[in-house]
Amino acid sequence: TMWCSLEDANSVMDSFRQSRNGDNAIAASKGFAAYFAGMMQKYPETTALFTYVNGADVHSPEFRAHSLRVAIGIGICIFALHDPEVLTEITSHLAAQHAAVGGIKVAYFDFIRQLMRATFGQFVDNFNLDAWDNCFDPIIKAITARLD
Ligand code: HEM
Repeated sequence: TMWCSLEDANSVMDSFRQSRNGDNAIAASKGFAAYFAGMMQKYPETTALFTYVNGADVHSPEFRAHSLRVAIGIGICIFALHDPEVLTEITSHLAAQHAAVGGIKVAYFDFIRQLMRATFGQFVDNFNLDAWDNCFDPIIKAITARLD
């Protein structure tokens, strides 16, 4: 079964393409580092989860590399929306990876989800928030399925 309607999926893919600023990986790594910085401010206990990627300095190359992996990871999910079986595999793989870290809570994902929801439209013409919610909420739900 589909994760969201074809129309919504197309809208979300179009938005994500625009947000990448012509495939500007540097912008994506900075943008996502900023989302994580907001999360660490609200939930200071999360900083320690990012020890191996220098979470203490979100401007460091190590943390921006991490942030780019996350940004691209979201892109992988979004660009798999037309292929529901592949998206199921992608999200369950991400779910297992995050569960294995230990200490990651659904609330942290929900914070990032809400921050993206509130800010993503800035980078996109004609951002369709309903389409975004319809497609992205189930993706986050699937990735967090194995977290507390
Ligand atoms: C919004 C959706 C998210 C996606 C698509 C995502 C994706 C990823 C990816 C692709 C990796 C790298 C896996 C690897 O190559 O080993 C990763 C690592 C990680 N993620 Fe996420 N992530 C998301 C949200 C979050 C959130 C909200 C947290 C909150 C704590 C989090 C915590 C971590 C941690 C601790 C790591 C391991 C860092 C390391 O390499 O040491 N992620 N994530």
